[in-house]
Amino acid sequence: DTGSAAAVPINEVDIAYVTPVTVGTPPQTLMLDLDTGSSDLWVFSSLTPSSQVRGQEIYSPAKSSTSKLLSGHTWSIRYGDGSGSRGTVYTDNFTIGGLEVESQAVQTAQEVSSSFTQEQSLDGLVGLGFSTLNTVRPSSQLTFFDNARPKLDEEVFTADLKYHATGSYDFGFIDRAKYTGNITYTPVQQSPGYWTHSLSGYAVGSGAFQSTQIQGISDTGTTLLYLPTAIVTAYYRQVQGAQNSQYYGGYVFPCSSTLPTFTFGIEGARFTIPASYINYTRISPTSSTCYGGLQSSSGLGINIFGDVALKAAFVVFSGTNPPRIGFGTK
Ligand SMILES: CSC[C@H](NC(=O)[C@H](Cc1ccccc1)OC(=O)N1CCC(N)CC1)C(=O)N[C@@H](CC1CCCCC1)[C@@H](O)COc1ccncc1
Repeated sequence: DTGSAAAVPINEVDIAYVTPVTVGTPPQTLMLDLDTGSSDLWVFSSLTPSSQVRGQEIYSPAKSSTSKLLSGHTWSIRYGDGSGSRGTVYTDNFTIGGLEVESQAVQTAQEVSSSFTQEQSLDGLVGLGFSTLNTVRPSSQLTFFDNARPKLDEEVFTADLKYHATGSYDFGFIDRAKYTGNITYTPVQQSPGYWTHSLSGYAVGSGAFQSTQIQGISDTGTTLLYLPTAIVTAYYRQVQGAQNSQYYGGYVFPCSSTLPTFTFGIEGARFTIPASYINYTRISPTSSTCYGGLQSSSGLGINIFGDVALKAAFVVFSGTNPPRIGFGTK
């Protein structure tokens, strides 16, 4: 089997992408954020206090003839940006792009943090990290990809995220029409549960490529690209008026600045992020100061290859044994 679904930016600066999914019988449609940086599938639900729901679609297990309570099971998750949620667990039929998993663990939120309440176009997440990261207790649950694996034509899913446009996620096949040339693969170290791999180096603008191993995680649920401070300072040294602002919590620069491109390596292949992707957003609608899409990872303890980097390539997440990740030019 295979599946294919849209990845729709939720705002004008691609802060996140959501994908239509269906839960239950008859199908209830929700827009979820497919996130390779976590492994919980959770949704706004009929159990979420109405004071915490603001425009989101909800899943009501009571309205589904195939829902089953996973009694005694709970979950609680905290994300890198401090947001979080917690609740109980049902199993139910779950489909993405025509690919169905029966009795998928669907984690129903009983509490969500304010940043989720404020994000009305995001009805929850589909974790596509390794199932070892799943927070359901007493027994952890499998991700949609792990459940779908046995029926997939190929043990892969792919991300084709786009700049200010709708892209796609495919399951079970690699769509040759979505990239040119060959996919370059590199090994994934699946501990502690992220898609962890190395870049083979980087270049700022037309500068020389610096060959250096940079370990990090490819994370569709993270908006920006977070790299070591030395690389980030080398980048913004090329930007007139750039500064690392304590106030804004990162590098900002005059919106009129000319930004260099940023190139990263996967083994011998090279992928160039256009300057427009790195001119991420105005710090406020009327400001002439802009916030960078490349920021330092020093506060995170981990380098994160988020959407700013991933949308510059066609990415293959391969669940083969051993797992690997592939990048193609598009
Ligand atoms: C550097 S991990 C920060 C990262 N969260 C972001 O990237 C959020 C995404 C967001 C924010 C608001 C609305 C919609 C989306 O966006 C920003 O934080 N920013 C964008 C806007 C910009 N102005 C400021 C910075 C993050 O926790 N991702 C997790 C998934 C994410 C959680 C929030 C909702 C959307 C999905 C996940 O993959 C990684 O979990 C961890 C990573 C490392 N250890 C622990 C957890």
